[in-house]
Amino acid sequence: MNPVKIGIIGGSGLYKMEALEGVKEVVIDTPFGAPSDAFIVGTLDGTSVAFLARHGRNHHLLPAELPFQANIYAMKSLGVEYLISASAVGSLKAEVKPLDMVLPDQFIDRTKDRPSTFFGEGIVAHITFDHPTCPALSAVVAESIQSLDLPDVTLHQGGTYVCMEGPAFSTKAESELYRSWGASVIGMTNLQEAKLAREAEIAYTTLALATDYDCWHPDHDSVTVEMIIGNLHHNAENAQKVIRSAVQRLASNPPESMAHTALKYAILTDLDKVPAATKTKLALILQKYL
Ligand SMILES: CSC[C@H]1O[C@H](OP(=O)(O)O)[C@H](O)[C@@H]1O
Ligand SMILES: Nc1ncnc2[nH]cnc12
Repeated sequence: MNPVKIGIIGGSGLYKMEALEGVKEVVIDTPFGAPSDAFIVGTLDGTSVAFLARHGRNHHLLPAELPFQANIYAMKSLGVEYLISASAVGSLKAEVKPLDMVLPDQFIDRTKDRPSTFFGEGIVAHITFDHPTCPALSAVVAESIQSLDLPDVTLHQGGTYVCMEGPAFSTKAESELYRSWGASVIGMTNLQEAKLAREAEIAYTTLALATDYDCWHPDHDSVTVEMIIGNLHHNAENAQKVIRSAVQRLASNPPESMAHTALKYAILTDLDKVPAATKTKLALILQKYL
């Protein structure tokens, strides 16, 4: 199969890309286990893309059960260099209204002990993660949103995504705490993806789609799944339009990304001393450096 340079991870509500043509289901096994589901590989307006439903197409995986390493490794094995994640989020700011889109440029990690690195077992690497999403890829997605006429949608460029453990939603005290930290949105899935994508030298961005005001807003009911579902359908339609436009832009003008060289100065271990089994396991990620 020819390399597929653009990957899409669909979150809650986005289980398929309607406009994909010539689709093939590709089942991928990885040294980190099985991904969330089969990959759907096809073309969007002539450009090859790989789509993965983050929680599985029947939404059967909890946020803490997601096989983040396998998902990102499998994207890398397909040849993915640019990865767009679409995610449902709660809003932590009055100005971020349900149906709005946010392109977060920071994360706060409130998860508990989820695997979030490919390294270990005899090889140590520390990636730089000060800017956890790729600014160049985020800019392409921002241009795409701006080029579309999406009624009732305001784009918020930048903002902090709190990645909580879940699956229960936050307490009011937690929600207020995150607001006091200046965070914009809250979700349960994107932090590990962003870290692993950076380790795999894949440019990553999050298209965060607001569904609710979590539980802090005095004039809105506290978040429920029912409330979220009410906005998911609309958000999924908008997300597909944005992603389609972004794919066209990426295909015609792929931007340089700092993510593509993220490992250059990150690996501390002398590669000659890395155990053979670890080298084999990580060959896909290390290939440029071996
Ligand atoms: C459906 S409500 C909570 C659920 O939605 C978000 O998922 P995703 O990021 O995959 O869109 C959130 O992180 C929770 O997992
Ligand atoms: N309020 C919320 N908290 C965590 N994840 C969410 N996903 C959508 N809304 C959310």
